[in-house]
Amino acid sequence: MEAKGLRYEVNDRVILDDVDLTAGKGSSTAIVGPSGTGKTTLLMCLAGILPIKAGRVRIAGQDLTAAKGRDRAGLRLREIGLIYQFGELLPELSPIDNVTLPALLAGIRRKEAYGRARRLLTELEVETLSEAPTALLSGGERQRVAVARALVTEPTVVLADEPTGSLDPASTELVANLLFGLPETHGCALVVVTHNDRVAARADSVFRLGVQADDAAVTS
Ligand SMILES: Nc1ncnc2c1ncn2[C@@H]1O[C@H](COP(=O)(O)OP(=O)(O)OP(=O)(O)O)[C@@H](O)[C@H]1O
Repeated sequence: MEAKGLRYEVNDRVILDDVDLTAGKGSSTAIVGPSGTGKTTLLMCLAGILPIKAGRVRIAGQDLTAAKGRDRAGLRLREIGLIYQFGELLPELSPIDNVTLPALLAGIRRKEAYGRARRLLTELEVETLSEAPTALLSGGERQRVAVARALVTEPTVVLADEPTGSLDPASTELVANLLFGLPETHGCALVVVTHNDRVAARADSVFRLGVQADDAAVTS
């Protein structure tokens, strides 16, 4: 994934200005910085969810910025795995259905989609036979389901927003081990927003957002 010259504004306020970020296959990058400096915004711009004012995002050789509507949604679905701070799973569905859903939406056949979901959940040590709703799982278990869901389409890049933000130290360690193992085990790039110094220290590179005198976010 390559982002160049990203600019994002909201209500005439510049949140991101001229941001460049490259995440290569098999690499991990941590995005850090004080609260409110635009880390989540940057992740959402990289995912093509928020509309940038200037710049380009390319992923797997394709121009995400130029793609519109369904093409952009399809590109995102196939190439990007998103993990949110609170998992953002569908609480009434079972873990296996939560994980299978994006694969079905991406056009993967039912048998293959369920097979992939079952393999991933087994790998992440989440019970796959239970039809119990995901809402009944612990925070750490839900986060592992969210990791499996992000991987089911075999994405080029995994974008994770504070994936350990709501976890205790033991679960943080477990989820961090999983995430930072992904570039090697699944051959993707990993980009993680985090406030946790120990988590950031595990990344191959750290991308820092900070506040300048003029209140615009910058990188260092
Ligand atoms: N839709 C919006 N309308 C107005 N302001 C917004 C909007 N989205 C983001 N912002 C502002 O942009 C700034 C960056 O927000 P963002 O959530 O990206 O920061 P962050 O670095 O991820 O913060 P945190 O570490 O607290 O999660 C904040 O000041 C926020 O209030």
